[in-house]
Amino acid sequence: MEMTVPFQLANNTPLSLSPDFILPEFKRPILSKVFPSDSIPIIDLNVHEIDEGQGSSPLVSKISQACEEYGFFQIINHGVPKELCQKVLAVVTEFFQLPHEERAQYLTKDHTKQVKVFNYYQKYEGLGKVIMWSETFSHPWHPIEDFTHLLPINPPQYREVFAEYAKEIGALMDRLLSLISQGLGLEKDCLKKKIGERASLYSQANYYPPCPDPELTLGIPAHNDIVALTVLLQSEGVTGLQVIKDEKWVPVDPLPHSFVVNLADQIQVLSNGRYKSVDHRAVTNKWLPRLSLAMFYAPNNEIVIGPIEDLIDEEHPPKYRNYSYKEFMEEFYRQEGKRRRVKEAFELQR
Ligand SMILES: O=C(O)CCC(=O)C(=O)O
Ligand SMILES: [Fe+2]
Repeated sequence: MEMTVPFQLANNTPLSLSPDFILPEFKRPILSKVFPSDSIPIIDLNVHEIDEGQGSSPLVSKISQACEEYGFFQIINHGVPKELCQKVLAVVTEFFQLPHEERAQYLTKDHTKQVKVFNYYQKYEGLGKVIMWSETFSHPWHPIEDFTHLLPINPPQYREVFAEYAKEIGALMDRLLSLISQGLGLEKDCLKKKIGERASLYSQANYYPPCPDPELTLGIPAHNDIVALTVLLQSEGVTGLQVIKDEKWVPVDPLPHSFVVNLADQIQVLSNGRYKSVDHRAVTNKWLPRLSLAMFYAPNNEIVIGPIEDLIDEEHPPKYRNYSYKEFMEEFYRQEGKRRRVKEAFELQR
């Protein structure tokens, strides 16, 4: 029988089905109950938006509907070159395949560190800490010139490929924010302005080695993204992302040369709850390593977020109070290791 060598986490722990990695029974994914019955919308971006007033182009309506009903969609014909997507996936995969000692230089539990390798975990009462079946590498991506010197020198192409990718994603994010603003009936630049000129943009690469029994583990537990918007690139040929729709988990099969876009908490709050930041998770699989590369767009700490005034009226009273992103992040860190409910802490009582 073929023996596979377990993946060595950066902290020098072998990824194995030891008790540290096994979820309590009530938290396991029950993969046999996940059917590809429904999937998130697929939106073709290769259409010209007819500028005939706000929110009236078919593309804007499709995006708006996806944001209201799913909070998630896949985009195709998005304009980011295919070779570049393949290159960035390859170079980030290579990073995770470096000797663990080399990845260990980025290990930290310090939230203020900009470049970091870490492992997701959950704490369960009476059981302690369970580590997720993955490793994560995070760093800022804009303005990339300010951060390039902090990025890995190994693999040797990392800095160059990532810088090129970051530029493309920056342009795509701007277009998406404009379309989403129009979907809400707002000026094209409204969301971008609300999130702020000096936004906090950082990437999060998640590497999921094959797992001998995916029923016992999760790559990333159920969560919603706390930022404003996420653009996610995933390995082709292997599914891992699952999204909640009508209280059921729905797998998101990667389409060739596509991105997954999801609305995160700050847009849910800015839209006064009209657009949804939806729960999702990553499950593991037996056969292939999987990589996902999330590019996050978030406000910086000083920015005040709250429902946009134009979206509030008698029928739609504000659902959240205003807060600074710093306050939001403090609440996020307070809930470390738990199933987080961060924006709920800022809900207004009726
Ligand atoms: O691996 C995935 O597809 C999900 C990643 C994710 O949800 C995240 O990085 O926030
Ligand atoms: Fe996420």
